[in-house]
Amino acid sequence: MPANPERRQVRVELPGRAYPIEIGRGLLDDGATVAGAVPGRQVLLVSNETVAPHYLARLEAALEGRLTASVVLPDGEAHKRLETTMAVYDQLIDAGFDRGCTVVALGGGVIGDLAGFAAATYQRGVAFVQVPTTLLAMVDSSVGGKTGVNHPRGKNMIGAFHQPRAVIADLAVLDTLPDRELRAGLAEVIKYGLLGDPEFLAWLEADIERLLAREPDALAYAVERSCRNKAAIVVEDEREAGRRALLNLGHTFGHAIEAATGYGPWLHGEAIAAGQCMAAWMSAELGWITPADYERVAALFARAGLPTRPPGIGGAAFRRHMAVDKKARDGQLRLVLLRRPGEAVVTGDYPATALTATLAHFEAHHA
Ligand SMILES: NC(=O)c1ccc[n+]([C@@H]2O[C@H](COP(=O)([O-])OP(=O)(O)OC[C@H]3O[C@@H](n4cnc5c(N)ncnc54)[C@H](O)[C@@H]3O)[C@@H](O)[C@H]2O)c1
Ligand SMILES: O=C(O)C(=O)C[C@@H](O)[C@H](O)[C@H](O)COP(=O)(O)O
Ligand SMILES: [Zn+2]
Repeated sequence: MPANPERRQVRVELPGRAYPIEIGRGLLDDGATVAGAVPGRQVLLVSNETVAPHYLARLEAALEGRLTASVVLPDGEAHKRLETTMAVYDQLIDAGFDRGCTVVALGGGVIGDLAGFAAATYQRGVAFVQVPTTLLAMVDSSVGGKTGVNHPRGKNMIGAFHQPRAVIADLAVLDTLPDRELRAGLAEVIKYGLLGDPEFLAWLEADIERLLAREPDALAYAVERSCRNKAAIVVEDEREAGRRALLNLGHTFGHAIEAATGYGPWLHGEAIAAGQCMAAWMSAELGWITPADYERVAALFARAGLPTRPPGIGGAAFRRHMAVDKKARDGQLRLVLLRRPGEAVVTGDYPATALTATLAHFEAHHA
């Protein structure tokens, strides 16, 4: 039996900026892995009030010998905003940190996106390392360099592409993650299966209960496979000129849910689970997939304990919030839809009636 059977590495092979995603249990206590991943002498650790009491001291210990400072932010999606980012700049300036410093995000996707944006913009860009502590952040937000914050009227409206130097995914930190947050992460895991990895989709259909039970080898496999899927897309299309938009499956609907409900009651993963079911329903309405395919998709999200229908915000609110989606061009919404479970396309080429029917259906059949 190897000492750390879950240990694995995925590389994001961007030319000139390649970086590793280190996956394994106990990595936070592995000083060599942490120290090797974090460049520079000055290091700012960014976390939140929930995660910091569990893990901040261990990260500081692993970085012994560096000049470290830290900032602990309030918890929650509602704080992923420019005003909160100011606290990170304040701490960087108070600590006297220069362009050679590194910002380390210790938390879920909210901390990763916000700290990454601060790193992208402080003195026009400093080094950044991701230490994701949610399943969602391990499989998605820590990889690929999308950083940013929300605007009250639109999700991730302010941001920058800024790749991390490394990602350290210590699976042991998932031991303290609440079940609801674990399930939210599964929404992005299932996304990879649906958008382009039918074999992984079949594995998820067979083994979703093992993930819900947090079986270590199942979790390690799902994190690795998700990161491999994401890394391949990011390397091909870093700035979302085309194919990367596939990673937005369910997000045009999901982001509308998050914005319309004020970034709080619905977790990102929950919103995009319902959003993926809406995209699947619309794909069936278009005749691209069968009604049985739609049922298959919805059944998997239901088994993962995720919503398959949106909240009752109404079609008009959906349209208002979807109008600011970043994939729109010249007023035309582009959506990610399914050709089959395991293959998605990005398209603006669908009859308007299909979207109208989808919004009407889910206005009548909401959560
Ligand atoms: N940049 C990207 O490519 C990308 C991809 C997907 C999602 N996102 C963004 O990520 C955000 C969602 O991320 P999330 O789901 O990680 O939410 P989150 O960051 O809000 O974390 C979820 C909750 O879990 C807590 N938590 C985190 N780690 C914990 C741990 N180990 N133990 C106990 N509690 C812990 C947090 O404090 C928080 O309350 C959204 O803002 C979404 O837009 C970004
Ligand atoms: O990395 C990507 O590209 C994604 O779209 C991943 C999404 O899961 C993530 O929610 C991302 O933040 C969405 O970005 P946005 O550009 O649609 O705001
Ligand atoms: Zn997402």
